[in-house]
Amino acid sequence: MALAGVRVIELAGLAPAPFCGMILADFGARVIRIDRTKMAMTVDTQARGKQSVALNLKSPKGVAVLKKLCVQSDVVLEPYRKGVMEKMGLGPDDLLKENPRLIYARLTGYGQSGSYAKAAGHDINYLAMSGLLSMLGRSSEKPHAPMNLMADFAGGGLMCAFGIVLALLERSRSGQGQIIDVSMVEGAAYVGSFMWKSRSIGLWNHPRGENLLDGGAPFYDTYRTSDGKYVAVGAIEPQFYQQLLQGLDLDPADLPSQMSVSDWPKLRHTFTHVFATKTRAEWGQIFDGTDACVTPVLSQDEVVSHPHNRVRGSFLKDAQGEISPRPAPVLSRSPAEPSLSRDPFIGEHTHSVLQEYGFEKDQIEEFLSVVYVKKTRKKIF
Ligand SMILES: C[C@H](CCC[C@H](C)C(=O)SCCNC(=O)CCNC(=O)[C@H](O)C(C)(C)COP(=O)(O)OP(=O)(O)OC[C@H]1O[C@@H](n2cnc3c(N)ncnc32)[C@H](O)[C@@H]1OP(=O)(O)O)[C@H]1CC[C@H]2[C@@H]3[C@H](O)C[C@@H]4C[C@H](O)CC[C@]4(C)[C@H]3C[C@H](O)[C@]12C
Repeated sequence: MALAGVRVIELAGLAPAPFCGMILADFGARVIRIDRTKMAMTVDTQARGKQSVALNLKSPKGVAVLKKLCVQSDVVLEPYRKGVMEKMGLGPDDLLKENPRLIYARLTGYGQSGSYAKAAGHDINYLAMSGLLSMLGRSSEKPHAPMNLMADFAGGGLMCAFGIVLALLERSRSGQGQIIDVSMVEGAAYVGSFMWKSRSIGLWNHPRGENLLDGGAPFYDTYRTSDGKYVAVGAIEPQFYQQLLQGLDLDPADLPSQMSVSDWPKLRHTFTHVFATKTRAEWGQIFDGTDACVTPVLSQDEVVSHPHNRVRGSFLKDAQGEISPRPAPVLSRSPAEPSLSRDPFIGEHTHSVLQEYGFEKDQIEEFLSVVYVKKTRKKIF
């Protein structure tokens, strides 16, 4: 796999860093997650392929062990507030001094500088600061965050994984490691560059929810079908829009022009009425195989069995029977091979990892006082 041989120390975080660690593990890196010794249960639901070492970083010995693991690794991935690692003597200056090849990834909400750098926050806060949240939501409604997708994952974990791969590639030429400062505000905004770069063509001139791609256009929206399900319509180009009208059995001569913005509410009313006359499956029989850009809105449970996704194997089932997306993208010669085994228990690999990293038996025994908790995840809510 592309990242085979890369050794990563992931300090246990909430969601973005665990996602980054999972991506690296899926593509072959050896990811060792450093857990707290007092955690009964991990919140890392993205732990496939990782190992877990439990260390008390409030103890100097625990810090010393972590330092030795870090300086013998390629990547350190830390998800803490600015300054926490420095407080433990594990900041970039400390670790890069001992291992100049180390790639030190710092995944935070606001980055390592700026007045918010030490402030707590979560995805919605970072998305708000990125400028994108102000553009998300239905017309005349308040801004609405798309779950914690944009900052935690797109602009956070995935952006951090991208930065780590860039730094690994650069190190293959320079032999030098470096620090990666991942700000989820900036990562989310960067993912949304199109929203800034396309202002000049007027794509976002109207208020939230009234533009072509944010729910304003009736030919770029979702519609409820007679069985209470939904279809998604993305017929932007005129040639695809014509096929949409054909499938809906609507005569263009009876309708306003596609790009008549003032008529979009009327057009949406017509589409809403027509889509409500058939089931989602019936619309699928009409539109599948056409370029009308109409697709079923599939639930998390339906995606795995949809013929298109099934043929590609787009979703996998692990040894516990849990369905989740397969890694993306698919590399032709060195594809990801995600682990299908159960997630690690907290501290499960403390002994084997410390032994492998050259710790003496008595040192290891000391850290084995932590009996790892054989607990998988339980429902929180
Ligand atoms: C996980 C589910 C999804 C959450 C997603 C959410 C929407 C997000 O946006 S996550 C992104 C959060 N932001 C960042 O990651 C940016 C960078 N990080 C930070 O800014 C901060 O870490 C922080 C704000 C996130 C947290 O600050 P905090 O003060 O807690 O910590 P830090 O300042 O970073 O310092 C870390 C301290 O910890 C010490 N440490 C670290 N490792 C060790 C160790 N091995 N041993 C000892 N000590 C260690 C370190 O030294 C630092 O100490 P100091 O402070 O002294 O320096 C979650 C969605 C719902 C959640 C559940 C729900 O809330 C109910 C339960 C609540 C309960 O309290 C916890 C369990 C829950 C089930 C909870 C579980 C999950 O959180 C959820 C499922």
